Amino acid sequence: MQSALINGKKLCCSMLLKNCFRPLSAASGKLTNVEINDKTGVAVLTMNRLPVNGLNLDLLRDLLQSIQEIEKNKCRGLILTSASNTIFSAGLDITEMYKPDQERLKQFWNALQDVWLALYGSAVPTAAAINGHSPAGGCLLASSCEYRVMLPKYTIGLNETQLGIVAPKWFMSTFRNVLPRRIAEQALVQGKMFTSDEALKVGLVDELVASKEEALIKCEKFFASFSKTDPIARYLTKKQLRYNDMKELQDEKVQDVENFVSFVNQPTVQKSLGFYLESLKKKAK
Ligand SMILES: CCCCC/C=C\CCC/C=C/CC(=O)SCCNC(=O)CCNC(=O)[C@H](O)C(C)(C)COP(=O)(O)OP(=O)(O)OC[C@H]1O[C@@H](n2cnc3c(N)ncnc32)[C@H](O)[C@@H]1OP(=O)(O)O
Repeated sequence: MQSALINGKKLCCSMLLKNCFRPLSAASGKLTNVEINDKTGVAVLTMNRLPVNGLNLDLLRDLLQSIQEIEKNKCRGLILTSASNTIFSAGLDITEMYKPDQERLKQFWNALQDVWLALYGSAVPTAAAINGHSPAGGCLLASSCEYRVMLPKYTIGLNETQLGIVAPKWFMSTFRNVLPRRIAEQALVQGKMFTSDEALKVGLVDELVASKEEALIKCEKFFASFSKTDPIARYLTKKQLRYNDMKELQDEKVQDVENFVSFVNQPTVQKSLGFYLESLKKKAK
């Protein structure tokens, strides 16, 4: 009975996908794609830097432009997802941090700050359809949304300490906004990657579903739950709740870039990043 119901919705969704989605051309950069469902007003923002949606400067700039366009168009919701079938996002593109060009390194971190501020503080309701692995920066993006739906058998978490990296304060605040403090602290210090089941159990994600289509439907349902809520009151409430986290970064943006640049340039950090990149490449062979 339940699967018949789900199938019914699936059919509905693929019909919607075919008939109702139009691209938001201004927001569709090379590395992101935005489609708006004309019936519901919900925008699907798809990261499309394959194979792993590594967050490099170009993808971050496209993401920011897309989020801003979705806001300008007063969409009813923003669903963040991936064009890959197995990876939501591999997090920050480590090649941006390894033997970096110093000016680009600053722009890169600045772009990440801006994407986080835009997504975490978005006036449009946000949800993530996590259709693949979501380590580190990938987890940051998903956790910045208000609702998360994940597919089974993937992993998600802030694994920075496992890489010998310290997650910045605003990564940690984002996590703490989602998880009970003690669980957040344990996971952050361990650099824990949660399986989909574990993520559901601790509340890092809100629902598990079998397919991306179902994930999109669940995210749409989340937005529909606001149908009787005043949108301005909704946004102001969200803004108040997230105000301190955002203000902290806004006040320290320049210092935060400096901290990042100085941290990344340390010889020991460069060495670790080099080894890590090598290990990823070896694994791929
Ligand atoms: C006290 C003050 C402190 C201030 C500190 C300031 C800043 C420091 C904080 C910096 C924050 C960093 C957060 C991050 O996001 S770091 C990135 C963390 N990401 C990861 O650890 C993920 C690594 N990747 C994987 O685990 C896997 O690749 C996977 C995502 C699970 C996908 O696995 P699979 O499908 O098997 O694909 P491959 O592993 O074969 O990868 C394909 C291809 O992509 C390359 N690649 C993968 N991830 C990255 C990446 N993050 N960056 C760059 N490149 C990546 C991989 O090397 C393969 O490349 P080749 O095909 O060329 O071999």
